[in-house]
Amino acid sequence: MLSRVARRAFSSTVANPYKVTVLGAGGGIGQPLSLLLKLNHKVTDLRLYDLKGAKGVATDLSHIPTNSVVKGFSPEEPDGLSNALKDTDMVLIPAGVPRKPGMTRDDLFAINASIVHDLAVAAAESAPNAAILVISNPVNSTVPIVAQVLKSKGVYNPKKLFGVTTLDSIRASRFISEVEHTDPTQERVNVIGGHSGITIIPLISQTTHKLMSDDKKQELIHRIQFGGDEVVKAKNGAGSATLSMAHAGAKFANAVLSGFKGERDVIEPSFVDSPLFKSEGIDFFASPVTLGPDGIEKIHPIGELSSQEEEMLEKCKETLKKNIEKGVSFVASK
Ligand SMILES: NC(=O)C1=CN([C@@H]2O[C@H](COP(=O)(O)OP(=O)(O)OC[C@H]3O[C@@H](n4cnc5c(N)ncnc54)[C@H](O)[C@@H]3O)[C@@H](O)[C@H]2O)C=CC1
Ligand SMILES: O=C([O-])CC(=O)C(=O)O
Repeated sequence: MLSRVARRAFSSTVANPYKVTVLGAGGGIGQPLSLLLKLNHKVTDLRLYDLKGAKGVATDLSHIPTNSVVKGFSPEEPDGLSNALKDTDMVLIPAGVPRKPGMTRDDLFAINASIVHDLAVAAAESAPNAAILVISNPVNSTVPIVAQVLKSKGVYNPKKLFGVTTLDSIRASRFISEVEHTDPTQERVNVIGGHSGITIIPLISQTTHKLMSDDKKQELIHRIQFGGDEVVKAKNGAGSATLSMAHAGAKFANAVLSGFKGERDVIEPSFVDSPLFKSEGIDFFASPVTLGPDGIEKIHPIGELSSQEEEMLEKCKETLKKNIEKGVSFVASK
């Protein structure tokens, strides 16, 4: 006879049988992200892959008494990457180099485009039905790279490809609460556009703080857009946001799994293949999406914008278009 606790654990295993793979699991984001996924009861099979260190991280996490089995994979073993990916439900990609002071996210393209491209090829071959969550920068270009790879392999499902922009939203909640002296856990700010500088558009006019003074608002918007720089500067050459990003990545991954499970009204922002500005040649755009059993169920419209936000949107679109084209051309040139 099973105890009540054992019964609960068993039933949660059976009800939530999700396999999740982290590519880049040995890195600054990968390690805490893997820890948070180990603590997520929706995950039963956690596979960690990295060029180095994934086996150690997996063994370490495997001692935590949650329901998931954790396994590490390395490129040294035959089929390490494909075994990490085989039939997985979700792939998170934080593999790649982070910024150093003075660099833009676009400066990372030269190295990260190839890394993300090759991992996307492997995911297309070994996990064609998985949701793919791209963390590696520059997200505005790496997401289109993954889309092009999946298209070339005939397995592209736009409902299951996500650029993770959750960090922009959580920063917005935190920073607005610091200005307005409110509870950050209760703040919701829609952040739309992309994931770099001026492509990040926090819609303050849609919050309850729309009457904030112009100076205060300007400062707040700038801080949200360039929050990443704050961390890069403070880490002084040792990388960019890892812990807040791990939290953001785990939050978004949990939302996708909640959608898979059939939970209702699961809404998170993400940079996705979006109809919102396709007529203007912009195929990807971040806005809130409802997540469901098949991935994206609904892409929400951006709602009403202030005239200042309209101006920001126009500037965002110019940059975003170039960033997306860069990713698409990269795959075409391969
Ligand atoms: N989307 C977002 O909001 C954010 C994105 N990032 C981005 O995430 C990426 C990772 O950042 P960190 O974890 O701080 O870097 P890191 O350098 O600490 O870790 C990256 C890991 O990727 C691994 N890696 C490199 N090539 C690989 C490959 N081909 N296959 C498997 N693993 C590979 C490395 O061995 C390393 O362990 C960067 O591109 C960074 O800009 C960072 C913060 C926020
Ligand atoms: O700033 C960076 O390079 C890392 C990142 O994307 C962020 O912290 O938002």
